[in-house]
Amino acid sequence: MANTNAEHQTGERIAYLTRVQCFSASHRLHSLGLSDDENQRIFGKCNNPNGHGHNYRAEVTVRGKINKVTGMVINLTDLKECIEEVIMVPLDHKNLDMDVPYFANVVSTTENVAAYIWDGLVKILPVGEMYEVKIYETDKNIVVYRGE
Ligand SMILES: Nc1nc2c(c(=O)[nH]1)N=C([C@H](O)[C@H](O)COP(=O)(O)OP(=O)(O)OP(=O)(O)O)CN2
Ligand SMILES: [Zn+2]
Repeated sequence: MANTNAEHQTGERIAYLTRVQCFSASHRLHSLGLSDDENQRIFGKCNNPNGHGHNYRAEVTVRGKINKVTGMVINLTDLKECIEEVIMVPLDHKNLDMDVPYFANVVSTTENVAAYIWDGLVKILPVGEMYEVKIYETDKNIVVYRGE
């Protein structure tokens, strides 16, 4: 019978490695491109002027070859440092709209939070390794972003 083992065929294996990071932040959904009435109609309670908060959960997935010598796609110690720099330092215990310059004119939806984290990580991780950012804004509201 033919050997369908990936390593046998190509000499290498590809794996996906995910690191979970939780952070807390407040925000208000409000678009500078809309009137106050439109903001209220579209975003409803999430347009409350004084904001509201979430305990976000970020799942960062990298994809790559399992290094034959180290047995790793990426050293988790290095991935943790990248996540600290891109997620924890700028976002944790912050008001996204007021403390993070990126969100001064970008609505702080979960889609845009995921894109922000993607853009930050893709700059500092090895080329081609970033695979997916998944953000849980609540247990029920989840966004996946893959850089498309
Ligand atoms: N497309 C998006 N729509 C909405 C987003 C978003 O990020 N992307 N975000 C919000 C608000 O931030 C809001 O906080 C969501 O909270 P809520 O609806 O209260 O959360 P739940 O669904 O978990 O709560 P339920 O009370 O069970 O509905 C709104 N829209
Ligand atoms: Zn919210």
